[in-house]
Parts: sequence; C-alpha cells; structure tokens
Amino acid sequence: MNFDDDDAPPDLIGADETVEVPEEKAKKVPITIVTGYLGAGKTTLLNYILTAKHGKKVAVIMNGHSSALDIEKSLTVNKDGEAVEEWLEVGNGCICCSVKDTGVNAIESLMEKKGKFDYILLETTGLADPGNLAPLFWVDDGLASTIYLDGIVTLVDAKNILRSLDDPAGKVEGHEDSDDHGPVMTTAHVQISHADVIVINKSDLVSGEGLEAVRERITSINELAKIFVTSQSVVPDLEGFLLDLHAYDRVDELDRAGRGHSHLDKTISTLSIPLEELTTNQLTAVDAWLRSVLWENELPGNKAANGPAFEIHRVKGRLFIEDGAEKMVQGVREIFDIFDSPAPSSGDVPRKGKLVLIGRHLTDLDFEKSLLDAVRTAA
Ligand SMILES: Nc1nc2c(ncn2[C@@H]2O[C@H](COP(=O)(O)OP(=O)(O)OP(=O)(O)O)[C@@H](O)[C@H]2O)c(=O)[nH]1
Ligand SMILES: [Zn+2]
Repeated sequence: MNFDDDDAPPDLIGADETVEVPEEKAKKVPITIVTGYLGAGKTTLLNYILTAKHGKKVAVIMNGHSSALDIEKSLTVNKDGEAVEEWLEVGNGCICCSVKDTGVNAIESLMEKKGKFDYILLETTGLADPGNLAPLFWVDDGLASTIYLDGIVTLVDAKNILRSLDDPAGKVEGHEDSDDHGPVMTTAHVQISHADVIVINKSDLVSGEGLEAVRERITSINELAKIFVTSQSVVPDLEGFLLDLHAYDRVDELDRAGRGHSHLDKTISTLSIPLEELTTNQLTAVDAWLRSVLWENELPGNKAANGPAFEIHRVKGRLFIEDGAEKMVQGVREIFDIFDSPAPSSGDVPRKGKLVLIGRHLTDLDFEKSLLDAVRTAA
C-alpha cells in the first residue's frame, strides 16, 4: 500500500496539536479490538479499512511490527531529538498510527484528537489475550470515560486454525492450570472465546468442507459470536461487522446460544442456562451467584472439592423481572455488570430469560443446577 499516490501529500498531524471539543459534543468514541493469531490477516484488514471508501473517520492503531506498512517510518518523526508518535491522515479521511505496544499511551494521545474521528480500531499482537485488554476499556473511570469498548473482532486463518487449536506449543500463558493433563488451552482458544465477531479469513486456501469444519469447531467454542467468511480480509460492509457492534451494551445474539450441544472442542465451550421470570430477591441471588463464580471462582453448592478449576471468559444474559423490568448481564473475565435493558423486548415476547457462559471446564461441573438451586432458594 502506498499513501503517496494521492495528488495531495499526506497530512501529518503533530502529536501536540489538540482540538478543542465543546463539552456537549464530547461523545464517547467506540473502540473495536481486532485480534487474531499470527498472520491471520489483521493488518490486511486494517489496511483495507484505511483505503476503502466507507465515508467514516476511523482511527487505526496498528501494532508496530508491520513490515506490510511502508508508512511506519514516516509515523515516527524526530522532535527535539525525541521520537514521538504521529498520526497520518490517509486519503479516505481515516487516520493511522503504528505503535510498538498497543498500550494505554497510544490511546491517550489519540483521545486528544477525539473530535476528529468516529471510531478507533486497535490491532493487538498475534499472541495477545483479549481478555486482558478488554477490561482496560470497560471500567467506568479513567480511559473509559472518553472511549468505550464496542466489541472484539477475532480473525482466524482458515487453513491453520484447527492446527493452532490443537497445538500444545500454542498454550496460552498466564492462566492457572491445575490439570495439566487436560486438553490444552491455546491463544487461539482465548481469542475465539472472547470474540463478538469472528472472521474466518483466507477462505481461498481451504475447500468448502474444510471451511465447514472450521466453522463447526469455532461455533462449538463460542456460540454467541457472529461469523463471517472472507478472503484478503475484505469485509462486505463495516457496520455490525467491525463498527457499531454494541457488544457490551446489547445482548441481541443470545438466541444463537443453546441450540446445539456440540462439545466438539474439548477445551472451551458455551453453556446456556434458561431462566424463568425472577423476583427481585432472585435477581439478587443471580448477582451473588455471579460474584461467587467470577470473583471467587467458586461454584455454589459444588461438592467436588478437587474438581477441575473452571474459567469463565464471557457472560451474557437477559433477565426478566416480575416487576416488569428487563435486565442485561455483560461480563468479560471477572468484570461483570447487570443493568437495565436499553431496548426492552416488546410485550408479545415470552418473558423467558437466559444466562450464557463461555469458558473452560463448563461441562465438567453442573453450572445449571448450581444457578437454578440458588434461584429457587431465593424464591
Ligand atoms: N491467501 C491469502 N493470504 C492472505 C489473506 N489475507 C491475508 N493474507 C496474507 O497473509 C499474510 C499475513 O497477513 P497480515 O494481515 O499481515 O496478518 P496479521 O494478522 O496482521 O499478522 P501479524 O500481525 O504478524 O500477527 C500476508 O502476507 C497477507 O498478504 C487471504 O485471505 N488469503
Ligand atoms: Zn499485523
């Protein structure tokens, strides 16, 4: 890709040039995290966003490795002998930045130019565990006061993903592992389990059957994610795919979970627990149950003292309350929130709730019984 093709030279924006945003216009900027195993096509996707005509101002933060980008040199300029990050404005109105580590600093310097764009896309390194990153953008203070996490998009390489999921060498770091003899949890697993959207890229390299096998395996890990198939990371359109996901303030996709019970993947699975209308007491019990499970890592009522240590990556739910309220549950790792549904279901929808968990060892313990017992006791 060459940004110098345009007649006008690219416009470098100085790092210290801030734009005054009137208070009432200071809207939160959504951030989408783009993750995916080494070589899955993340940079290809972001390059596509930077060049396609989509009429949106997107700020793209790439992880600094990208040799694919010959703009990288021009991004880091010397200012008073010090290297500073620069934002490069490209032809379609997007801006781009390459950083050594996709950390908080880059986002902070980005926020100073907040009036300038509608979305932020952040490429993680191929080995990143999005579960460690997502909470950074979710907490209610600090950073998240000016940006909010719109969702996590995970690219997978159609040709290599099944091998990556089975490769013990890809074992993810930083997760407690009491049962080393169990099926291994790889970086590919955690990138899929945390995803709101999964892009099966490099579809040109596999047969139709191969693609179906990949799709089945991915769905067995994460039943909630929306799945797209691409070649060269060319996505049909951006909204609902990369942008405007609202993955953390809506739960529209809950209906996808709980249909099949394939445990094709031995490591991570999706569990869907149906819930009748709850009293407010029972709502409190669900909250307490989630605290125990997510914060203490204890399954209430579980007698198997030496059972395998479970791990929950995502929680989503819709709860109907007898007083007429409708609540949503959203969680990533140990952070979760129960809040009023911004778009309650219409009157003719049956008031059947659901709690969906994505994680490890969910099939080895009886989560459903534990939750339903807690709810029953609180009736
Ligand atoms: N055959 C084929 N090659 C692709 C496709 N998408 C990307 N590639 C190639 O795959 C290689 C890796 O793509 P990148 O976009 O750099 O992948 P990445 O996920 O950013 O890689 P890392 O940041 O190194 O983890 C490049 O050579 C791309 O040209 C595709 O759909 N089909
Ligand atoms: Zn890349």
